[in-house]
Amino acid sequence: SQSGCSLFPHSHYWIASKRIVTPQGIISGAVEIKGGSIVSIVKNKDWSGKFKQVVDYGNAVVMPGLIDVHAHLDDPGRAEWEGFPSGTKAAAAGGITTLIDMPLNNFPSTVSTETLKLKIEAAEKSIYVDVGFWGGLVPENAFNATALEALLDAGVHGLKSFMCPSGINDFPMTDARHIKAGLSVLAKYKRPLLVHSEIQSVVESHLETEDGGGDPRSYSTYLKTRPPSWEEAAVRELLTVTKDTRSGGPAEGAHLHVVHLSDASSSLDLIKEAKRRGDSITVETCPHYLAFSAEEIPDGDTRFKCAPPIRDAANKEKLWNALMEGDIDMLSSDHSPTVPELKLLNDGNFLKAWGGISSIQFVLPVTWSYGQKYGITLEQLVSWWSERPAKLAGQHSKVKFLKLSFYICISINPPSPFSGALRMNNLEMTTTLFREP
Ligand SMILES: NC(=O)N[C@H]1NC(=O)NC1=O
Ligand SMILES: [Zn+2]
Ligand SMILES: [Zn+2]
Repeated sequence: SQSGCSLFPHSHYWIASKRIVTPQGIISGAVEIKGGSIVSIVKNKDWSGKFKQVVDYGNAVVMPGLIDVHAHLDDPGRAEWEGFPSGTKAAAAGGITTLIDMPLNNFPSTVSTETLKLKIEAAEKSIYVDVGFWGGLVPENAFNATALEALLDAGVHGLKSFMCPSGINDFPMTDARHIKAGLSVLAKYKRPLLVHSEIQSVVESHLETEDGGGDPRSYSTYLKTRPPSWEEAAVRELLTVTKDTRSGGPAEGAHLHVVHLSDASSSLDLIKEAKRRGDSITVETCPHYLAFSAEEIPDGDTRFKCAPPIRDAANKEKLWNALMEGDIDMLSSDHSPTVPELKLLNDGNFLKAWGGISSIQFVLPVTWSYGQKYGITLEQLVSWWSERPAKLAGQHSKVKFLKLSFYICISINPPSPFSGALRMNNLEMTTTLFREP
């Protein structure tokens, strides 16, 4: 609902930089803004000196804003965990300009047109970036095509489901039958199903008891309760239905997106094979899996607890390689905060603490800083964090370059006077948002 640019009183102006990330590579030039919209990108030689109303960022990077397709803002119902005002301010501070909100952790969960309405009402009070919503696919609505269509007609970008207990009572898990039914409805709308892909195996489930088979303050105890085989089992099951999404298949048009992959071995191999066979499937991972490793997590530090868990350093290396190779399509935050008391920071009990990492403000500096070792480029950042997420969420107008509704500037030199700063490796980052109505 907010419009206009906060920086400049003019309706027609240029944002100049020596490094503007475009689909044609990095150029020196200026982005022309007119009436709140980006209308052209001009190269240096074509514009210098000609125009008066210029914000010159010098060597600072001008690039598309990040689109986070996986964040849990817990409003309404659990706004004390994270509300729209704080969550979207943190997103803006971190360079995220569009956030697609997950259907659970708020109460009631977003699984119907009625509950979506409550979500929208909560968001309307105060948001600082563009916000969209995923709807929940749960056993209660999975076989009710009319209800799912109503939810999709009401504007959710797609659906989300869990293949294991979600930790939220009114968001029960789905199995392959529910997912197959969901995909057949999504096919009509050409929208995706996002799946939390872990299946609790019976053999190992005894480990997730009170003592977890070891010291509950030790991260390795928790790690053993959710082995990679859980992810592998879920992906295997999913692939029995994603074949429907192939060209000519009964769910052609639908798409399946595996959220927050942690296992870079068998689970990823299965996804790669499915892609080769023509299934419509993509996969994301998150900065916490790329930055941390199990060996480094201190005893009792439940801030690191998430599901699937952060695995060992060798796995982390494989995740980076898969991202660089294009086998992992994109990144998301899986920002899933709660109140400090439920993180049990004093007890440090990994088995009982809330699983979820609070990270939305830091995903860009984390990706950039930890990616230095692998030589990541600004173009890759844009692909993982803006272009591919935009496609997944059906934000086609944000993919087309001239219509990108936000740009952010990362200042490499002394922080610009315009906004707050985050520290990245060797860089001082400031983000400034330019927004189109
Ligand atoms: N309910 C919820 O947010 N769960 C998330 N937390 C986490 O660590 N993994 C998830 O899927
Ligand atoms: Zn999840
Ligand atoms: Zn999540």
